[in-house]
Amino acid sequence: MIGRLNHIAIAVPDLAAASAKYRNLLGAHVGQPQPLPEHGVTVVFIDTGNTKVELLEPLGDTSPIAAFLERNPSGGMHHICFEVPDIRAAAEVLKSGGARVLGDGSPRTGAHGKPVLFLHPKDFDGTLIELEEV
Ligand SMILES: C[C@@H](C(=O)O)C(=O)SCCNC(=O)CCNC(=O)[C@H](O)C(C)(C)COP(=O)(O)OP(=O)(O)OC[C@H]1O[C@@H](n2cnc3c(N)ncnc32)[C@H](O)[C@@H]1OP(=O)(O)O
Ligand SMILES: [Co+2]
Repeated sequence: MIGRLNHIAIAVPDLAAASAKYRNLLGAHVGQPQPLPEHGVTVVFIDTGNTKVELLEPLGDTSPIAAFLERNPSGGMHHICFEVPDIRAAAEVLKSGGARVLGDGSPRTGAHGKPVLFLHPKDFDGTLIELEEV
């Protein structure tokens, strides 16, 4: 079911500062900031060739990562995203296996314009998993 690792996401308190570190210290190719109000975050992607790093900071008052950053004020690993060929079929398999699909359970459009879903971190050993249909 899950395929390639599409991205590893790091929640950061200051996206511009984090982007500058990756660009200037790590010599990474950092993409342009993408405000995603429907997700409550602004993101940038760093393409490493074998996968991507998504840096994200809260956007708006109801960001789903606000509590995470309160718990981890200097930031931290936030989620990992796996690719799946059929996200609705994947969601059915996961739900029948007892995993919680977050939100209303329907896929939403993610940063790459593809359908995405999130699985509760408590069901996957303390790791928030995102699925992206590719
Ligand atoms: C743009 C898109 C894309 O790539 O295309 C994105 O990635 S958007 C990326 C931003 N969107 C999302 O993350 C959407 C999915 N996330 C959510 O719905 C939320 O963040 C939750 C996963 C429900 C957590 O929300 P919140 O922290 O407010 O809930 P909570 O305080 O009740 O936390 C419940 C328990 O989960 C833990 N917890 C929370 N976030 C966690 C994380 N990222 N990794 C591991 N554990 C986590 C808390 O420590 C707590 O554990 P204890 O009970 O032990 O204290
Ligand atoms: Co993501």
